[in-house]
Amino acid sequence: MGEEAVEFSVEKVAEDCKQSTVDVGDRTYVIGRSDDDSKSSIIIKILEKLTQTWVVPTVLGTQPTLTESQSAIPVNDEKILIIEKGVPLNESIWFLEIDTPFVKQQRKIKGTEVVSWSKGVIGVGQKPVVISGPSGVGKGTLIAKLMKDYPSKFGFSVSHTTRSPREKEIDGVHYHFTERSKIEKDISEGKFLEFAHVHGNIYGTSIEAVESVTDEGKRCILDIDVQGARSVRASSLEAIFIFVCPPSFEELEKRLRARGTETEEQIQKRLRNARAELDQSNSPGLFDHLLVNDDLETCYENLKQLLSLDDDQEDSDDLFIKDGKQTASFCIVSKHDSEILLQPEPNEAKNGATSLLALDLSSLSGGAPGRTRGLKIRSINSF
Ligand SMILES: Nc1ncnc2c1ncn2[C@@H]1O[C@H](COP(=O)(O)OP(=O)(O)OP(=O)(O)O)[C@@H](O)[C@H]1O
Ligand SMILES: Nc1nc2c(ncn2[C@@H]2O[C@H](COP(=O)(O)O)[C@@H](O)[C@H]2O)c(=O)[nH]1
Repeated sequence: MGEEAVEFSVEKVAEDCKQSTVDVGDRTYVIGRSDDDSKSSIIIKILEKLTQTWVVPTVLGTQPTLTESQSAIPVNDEKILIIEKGVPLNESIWFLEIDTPFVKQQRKIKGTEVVSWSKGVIGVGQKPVVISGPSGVGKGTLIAKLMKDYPSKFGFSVSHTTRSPREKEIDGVHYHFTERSKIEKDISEGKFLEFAHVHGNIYGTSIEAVESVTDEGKRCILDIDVQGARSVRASSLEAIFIFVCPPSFEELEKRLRARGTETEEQIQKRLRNARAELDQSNSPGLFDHLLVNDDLETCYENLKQLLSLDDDQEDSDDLFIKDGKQTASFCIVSKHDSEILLQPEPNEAKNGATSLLALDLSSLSGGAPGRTRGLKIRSINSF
């Protein structure tokens, strides 16, 4: 995988796939469907125009579901917009990240050319909530209450871990229990938003874990340690960060022992780590809110109050969702400043879909790598 000079001509590429070619600076990106293997996939090739050499990049992220063809246009030096033909609009918008901060970082790590797929999502969704705190402080208990009381409002980011399941823990619900070699491979392929070595095991949040919750229209809750919170802070994901403190160290130890899920050795390790985590809770710019979990009901009420205080984005999507739910298939016509003009596919026009749409890219927001949120759509008069 990765960067390599490939001997083929533009003519050969054209034979191999139904492709779009997009010029960005000194490069031409060829994006198309390869039909030459049984598991046909989207191929990306880059022509360095100055040297006339081809590069096959490492492609990160989940690629679009294959359709017959696509239309593509550069958004800026960082991204190419791709609209897949033959699928409803809200399923069809994709970005190929060619020089975003994430791609630059991955290029450095891998030492090869890298591009990354990112699905376009209409609207912004509510900011995810990161909850950290020492083991045994009651994070899981608070989150379980929230999920039980507001099942349609909140969704839990199911982490991956290499630790063994506890009694009553269900794979895919509490964690994705996984092998070390598998998670290490997935991390190296850029599938994780963050990961950390915690109490002797690897824990990590996959991009998909967060984005699948947000895609359902729910607010995502992450239960992760302080190292993970730091990584998320440094990522493009805009979130709220809450640290849960125990009323005292003695009470923390009591709760951890009473839970009865760890050996004495593991409890000692968790308590040592707890001291370090408590020390870091005041790191400047890390946590937005500290909550003391003394009386559970009081702490839960405070948590609820905190979350509703940050509801400024609630319902802000509704303005744009209606047009995004168009079932017709569209293709790109042109670009004017930050707006891309889309028109229905010819056969859709025959079916009565005559409205042009303007896709506004001016307020694309964070989102983890894997999703580009903040797209706005408006109808333009019939032509
Ligand atoms: N306010 C509270 N008062 C007394 N006990 C509590 C309180 N909150 C939680 N507990 C109890 O403390 C124990 C630890 O809680 P919990 O498992 O939710 O902690 P946690 O922070 O999620 O731990 P970990 O990080 O190890 O997953 C549980 O037995 C829980 O019932
Ligand atoms: N950095 C991350 N930390 C995580 C993640 N999932 C859970 N955790 C933290 O690990 C400890 C221990 O959890 P336990 O279930 O073994 O008791 C706790 O502090 C969690 O917050 C993750 O994806 N990333």
